[in-house]
Parts: sequence; C-alpha cells; structure tokens
Amino acid sequence: MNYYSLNKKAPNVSFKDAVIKGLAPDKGLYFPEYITPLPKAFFDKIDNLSHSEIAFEAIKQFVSPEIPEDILKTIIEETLSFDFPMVELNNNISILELFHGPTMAFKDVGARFMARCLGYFNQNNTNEVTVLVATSGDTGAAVANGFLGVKGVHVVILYPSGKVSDIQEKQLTTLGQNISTLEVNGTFDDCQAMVKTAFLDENLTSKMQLTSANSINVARWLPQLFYFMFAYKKLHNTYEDIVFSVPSGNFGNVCAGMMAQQLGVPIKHFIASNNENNVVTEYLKTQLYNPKPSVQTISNAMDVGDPSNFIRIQEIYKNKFETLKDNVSSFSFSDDETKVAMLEIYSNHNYVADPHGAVGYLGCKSYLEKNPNAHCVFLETAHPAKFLDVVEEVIKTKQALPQQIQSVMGKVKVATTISTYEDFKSYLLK
Ligand SMILES: Cc1ncc(COP(=O)(O)O)c(C=O)c1O
Ligand SMILES: N[C@@H](CCOP(=O)(O)O)C(=O)O
Repeated sequence: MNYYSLNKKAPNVSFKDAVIKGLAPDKGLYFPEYITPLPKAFFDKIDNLSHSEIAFEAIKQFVSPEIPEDILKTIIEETLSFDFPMVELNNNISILELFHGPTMAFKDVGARFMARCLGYFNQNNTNEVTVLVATSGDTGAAVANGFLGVKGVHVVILYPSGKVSDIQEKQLTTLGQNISTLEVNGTFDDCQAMVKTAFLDENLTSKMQLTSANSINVARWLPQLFYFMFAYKKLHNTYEDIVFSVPSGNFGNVCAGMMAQQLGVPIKHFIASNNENNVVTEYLKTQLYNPKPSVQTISNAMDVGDPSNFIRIQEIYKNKFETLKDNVSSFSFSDDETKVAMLEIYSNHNYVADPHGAVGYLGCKSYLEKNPNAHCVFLETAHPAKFLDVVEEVIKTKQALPQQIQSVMGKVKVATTISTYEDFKSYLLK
C-alpha cells in the first residue's frame, strides 16, 4: 500500500517509508491511497475467527507487500497476546476494556505492532533510529515498553511536567536502557509541536534517523481499528445499531474506528467524548476549527488542544461537513460531571471506571437520550489504578494495584527537564 501526505505537497511513499519517516516532509500526516472494504464472506464467518485472524484480514491491505504474510501473522500474534474483554452494563451500554496489556492502556497494541514492524524493516540497518514520542500520559509508557531493549532503536519521550498521573510518570521515567525521558515545561501540545518541528529540522535529520511513535505514525495508528472489530464480533448477533463512544484527545482512536467503518464494519455512529478540551465538539457545532491551549483535567491523557488526527477524520468523510455530522457526534464534559459519572457507574453497576472511560460513559448517555434503541459501547481506555488518587477519592474505596503497576512503584524517576525547542535539539545532538 502507498500512502499520501494529507498536506498534498510531498511524494507518495510505501508503508515501509511511511513507518520509517513517521511524518511526511511537508509536515502532513500519511493516509492510505485506497481502502478496500472487506468482502461479505469475512463478515459471514467473523464469529469463527480469532482476534489474530480478524486483525490479519483487517490490516493486510495496509502493510502489504512490504511485510510478507507469514511475518505479519507473527507480528499480530505477538502484539495481541492479551485479552479485550467486554462487559455489558445493560441493554444499551457495554464497556470494551482495552487495558489488559503491559502498560494498562489502549496504546499497547499500536506500540507493540509498530515496534515489530520497525524491527522487521530495520533488521539489516546498521544506523540507529531515534523514535520520538510526545505523551500526555499513556503513549509514552506503551512505546517505551514496546521498544525496551530493541537493538538499534533509541526512544525519546517528551511529557508535560506536572500534567500526568504519578503512576504514569513512574512508567515513563523508570525504564532506562534505550529509553530516555524529557520532562517539558509546557503542555502536551508543546511536546507534540517540538516533535513535529524536529522532523523538519534538516540540521537534525541530516545527522540522525528520526521517526515518530505517536498516532502520526500509520503503524501506531492503524492497529487500533482492531478494537472496533472485536467489539462488533461480540455484539452483532444481539444488537443492531452499534455505536461507539470513544474518549478522545488526539483523536487517533476514534479515527481508527472510522477506518474499521470504511472496511465495512456496520458501525452506526461515533461519539467523540471529550473533557473540557473541546475543539472538535465546538467544530461540530460551529464548523469552525479553533485549536486552543489545552486545559488540565482529571482525564489528563485527553488534554489536547490541537488534535493531530482531526485532518484524517476530515479526509475519511471527504471533507464534507454534513457527512461528518451524520457519522460523528461530540460532547464535552467537565471534571465534576466526570466524577459524578465514576460514582454512578460504581454505585449502579459495581464497576470501577477510570476518568477517561467515565467521559466515554457520559458520551453514551448523551447520545442515548435521543437514540434510545442504539447499543453504545464505550472504550475503557486505561486501567483505573493508573489514576489512583482521583479514583479512590471519588468512589471512596481502596484499589488493589495490578502487578504491571506494582512493578514500577519503587523505581526511581530519571528525566531531563527542558523548556524550549532549542533545549530539545541540543539534547538530541548530544
Ligand atoms: C486513557 C486514554 N484515553 C483516551 C485517550 C485519547 O485517545 P486519542 O488520543 O486516540 O483520542 C488517551 C490518549 O491517547 C488515553 O491515554
Ligand atoms: N493521549 C496520548 C496523546 C498522544 O496520542 P497519540 O495517540 O497521538 O500517540 C497519550 O496518552 O500520550
């Protein structure tokens, strides 16, 4: 598959080059040239397919011929080595749990898939690749874990100082080996802007091979479409109008769901559920896209003021506002509303949701008010123990720490503080 830049000012590239470059030279995100819907036979037999078989059929067109089918099967098997359970709350709402991987957030799948693709492409390359990743909490940990100890790869994580949870910070700053962490005096958007600027800085790119492990990178982004297929498989024999409420920040996950829809999965509607960082909610009301500085919330991983993937969403719906509105709704919720939702889910259903999942739950409730016959799946994108302070304060119950989290608790933070792009650049050149 070839990919084009959404800024349309750079040459088309193969999957391999899109993965290695991360971002196109004109600063555009890459997008596949074609999306061929899966055949009816695939959907007829989906009940009998494993997660790996579904994932293989879904992603093969996007990575071939550069990744041979036998290698792709192995990459997928290794990537999906944990479960994706579904919890039905009632006839209208289900939860898809995406936190059973090594870092307990949904980013593990994309990070593990990308690490293996890059490893395959890089096997005969003697030059070191530097993977840059901006994180508002979870991507960094998943990428660090996915690439830990991978020969020839150096990962540099940038995270906003004081704006991630304590456990997320532990996960980001304690791995060592080939993982380095920069604590940035700024917001997630500042981190993401530094990473994007680095790709265009010839002074850097002439000296080192840089790539991105954010959802900018197609190998990080596309595997997220598997989730929507797994949920569809579980629900399609029981419910007709399946909608997804996706807690959204950089909009990569909901946009991956839209790719699943383009592949033919009968998804009736998407709900992009936001915290107070509501650029897209406002856009759907006004048709004006006004990126603004992000504000800090208790669902910190969604504190994004200028979501990267908005441009991919527009491309999917052919830049037609009406088509976008037919397929997507967006709601924004305050921290107080999120806390009330966490308590409600716990009291009514005995389920502990994290603040991001709770925003997804609120999105379902808002949509169901006008669409009472739909079945809404909200994505539980991170384990509640990653947000221990707020979860225990709201539901007033002590939480047990899963082994994945216990393993980082006693470790010592190692991070270098930076404030400007110049600081970042000199760090990379050191
Ligand atoms: C727990 C959690 N929920 C939701 C999001 C938002 O996902 P996206 O950036 O794909 O919109 C993130 C960050 O990516 C996250 O870590
Ligand atoms: N919420 C993310 C922000 C980066 O998103 P990405 O999907 O573009 O990598 C995080 O937790 O870091």
